[in-house]
Amino acid sequence: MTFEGRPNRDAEVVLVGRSNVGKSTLMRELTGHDVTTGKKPGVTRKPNHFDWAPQSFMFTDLPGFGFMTGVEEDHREAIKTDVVRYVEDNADSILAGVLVVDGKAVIDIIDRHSGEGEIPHDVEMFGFLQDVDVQPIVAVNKMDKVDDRDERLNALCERLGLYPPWQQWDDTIAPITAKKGSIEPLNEALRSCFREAKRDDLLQFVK
Ligand SMILES: Nc1nc2c(ncn2[C@@H]2O[C@H](COP(=O)(O)OP(=O)(O)OP(=O)(O)O)[C@@H](O)[C@H]2O)c(=O)[nH]1
Ligand SMILES: [Mg+2]
Repeated sequence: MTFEGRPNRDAEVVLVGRSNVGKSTLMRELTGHDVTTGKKPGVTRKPNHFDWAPQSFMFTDLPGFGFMTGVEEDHREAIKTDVVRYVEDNADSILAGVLVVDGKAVIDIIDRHSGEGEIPHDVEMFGFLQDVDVQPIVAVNKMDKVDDRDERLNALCERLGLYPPWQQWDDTIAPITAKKGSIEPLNEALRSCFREAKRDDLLQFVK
C-alpha cells in the first residue's frame, strides 16, 4: 500500500514525525484548516493535503510513525516505509521536510533507542531528509512543557550531529508551542527556505 491521490503541486512542505508529537495541531496553525487531532497516538493514518487553488503549493501532514497503541508492529513499519517512499518519490517538489518532535520527550526517546546497531527514528528521519536533498527543519514542539530550554535544544543538536549552541541553527531548529499558536520560529525557518529556493512567491503561505 502506498499513499494515493496526491494532488499535483510543484512545491510542497511536508510534516513528518513520531505519532502524537503534534503534527496535526501544527498543521492547523499553519493552514488555518480544521484538522483532526487527538490524545490517542495514530490519529492520522493517511496524508492530509492542504492546498490553495490556484497556486501550486501545499502543506502535507504525513502519518506518524513509532509507537502507537493498538497498532501492530508490522503496520507501524508499513506506515514508516510509506512515509519514506512518499518523500523519496516527491523529493523534487518538496522544499522542506518539517520533522516535528516533542521537546519534552525527544532526548529520552533518542537515548533509549541509541543501542548498538539501532538508529532512533528521529535521527534516522533527519539524516534521510538530508540524503534526499530535502531541507530538514526540526520543529521542536510542546516547548510549553520544557523548563530547561537551552540545555534541551543543545542536547538535541548534539544528537542530530549539529554543533551547539542551537541558536546558530535557527534555519534548522525551531522551538514552538503549536497548541498555543506560537510557531514564529518555524515560520521564519520556512521563509528562509523559500527565499533560498528563489520561491518568494510562496512567502504568502507563512504568516
Ligand atoms: N502541551 C502541548 N501539547 C500539544 C502541543 N501541540 C499539540 N499538543 C497535544 O498533543 C496531542 C497530539 O496532537 P496531534 O496534533 O494529534 O499529534 P499528531 O502528531 O498529529 O499525532 P498522529 O496523528 O497520531 O501522528 C494532542 O493532545 C495535542 O493537544 C503543544 O504545543 N503543547
Ligand atoms: Mg495527526
